[in-house]
Amino acid sequence: MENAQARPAAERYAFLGPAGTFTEAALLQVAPGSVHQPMPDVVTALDAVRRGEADRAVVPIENSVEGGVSATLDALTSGDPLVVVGEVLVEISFVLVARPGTRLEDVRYVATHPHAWAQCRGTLARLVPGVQHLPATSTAAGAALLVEHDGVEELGFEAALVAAHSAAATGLEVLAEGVEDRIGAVTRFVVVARPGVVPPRTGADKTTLLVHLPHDDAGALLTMLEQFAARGVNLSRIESRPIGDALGRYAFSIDADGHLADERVAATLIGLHRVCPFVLFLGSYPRADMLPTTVAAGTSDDAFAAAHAWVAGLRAGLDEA
Ligand SMILES: O=C(O)C(=O)C[C@]1(C(=O)O)C=C[C@@H](O)C=C1
Repeated sequence: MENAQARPAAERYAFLGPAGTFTEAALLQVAPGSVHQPMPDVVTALDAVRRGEADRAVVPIENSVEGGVSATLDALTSGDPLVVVGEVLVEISFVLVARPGTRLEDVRYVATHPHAWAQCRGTLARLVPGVQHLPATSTAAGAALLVEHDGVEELGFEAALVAAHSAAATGLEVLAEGVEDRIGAVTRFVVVARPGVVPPRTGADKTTLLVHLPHDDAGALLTMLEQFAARGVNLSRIESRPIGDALGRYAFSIDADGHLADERVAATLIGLHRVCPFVLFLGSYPRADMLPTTVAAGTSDDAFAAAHAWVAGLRAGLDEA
C-alpha cells in the first residue's frame, strides 16, 4: 500500500539563472534540495514569489567592490510587499571563456552581467586593449549564448566572463583566469519570501528597512540617523535610491544590526515611524557571518525593561480624571 503520509513538497526557489550563475552558487548554500526555478532577471524572480509561483527567491543585493545592486534594491520595494528572511555570502572570482580556437587577441567584445564587467574591466583592458562590454542578463547567460551559437559574427561578441566555479561546465575554453580587479571580492545575496514569518532572533541578526526623510530641510538626514544612534543600533549598509517622483527626492535603503525582537530595534522603529513619512520593514534575519551584535551599555532588553518599569511606576501616580 502507498504510504499515506506524503512527504512535504520541496520548496520552490526562483533565482537569477541560468545554472552556473553566482546566484545559483548562493542558492546551493541555502537550499540545495529545493526545486530550482531559473529566471532571466531579478524582477522576474521576485515577481514569481509575489504571485505564489515560487516560495522564495535568491537575489544579489550587494558586492564588496561594486556596491549595491540597484535592480534588487528597487524591485524589493516596489510592488506587493516582500521580506528578506536570510542572507548568504559568495566569494567572487571570474574567468574569461570563449569558443575553442579563439585567441585572446581575437576578442573585441565580452558579454557578461554589468556587475561582473565592473569588477573586471581594469584587468581586461590590460589583457585585451580596446575590449568592450556587451551586457548580458547574467554571467552564465552570456556563456550560454556562446555555446548555443556557432557563428560569433551573428552574436557580436567573442568571449564571456563567467564564475570561476562554473567555467568547466560551460564546455568553453578558458582564455584567462582570475581576471577580477580586486582579489577576495564577496557578493551578498538575500533570500526573499512573502511577508508572514520573521525568522527567530539569533543574537547575530540584521534588519533591513527603506526610509524616507522626515522633512526637506537642513538636518533631515541627521534626524533620521539619530533614531538609530540614540538606541545604539549600528548600520552595516546605508545607500540612497531615487524615490522616482521628482528630482532630488531619495529614499534610504538601510541594513541595521539587530532583530525586530530586540527592544532597541523596536524602539528605533517606533522613533522612525514618529519622525519619517514612510518606513518599510523589509525583514529581520540571521547574519551570514553569525557575528554577534554588539550591545552598547544601556541598550540591552533588560535596560529597556527597567526603564519601562520605572516610567510605569511614575505613571501609576497620575491622576487623569
Ligand atoms: O551573473 C551572475 O552570475 C550573478 O549571479 C549576478 C551577479 C550580480 O548581480 O552582481 C552576482 C555576483 C557577481 O558580483 C556578478 C554578478
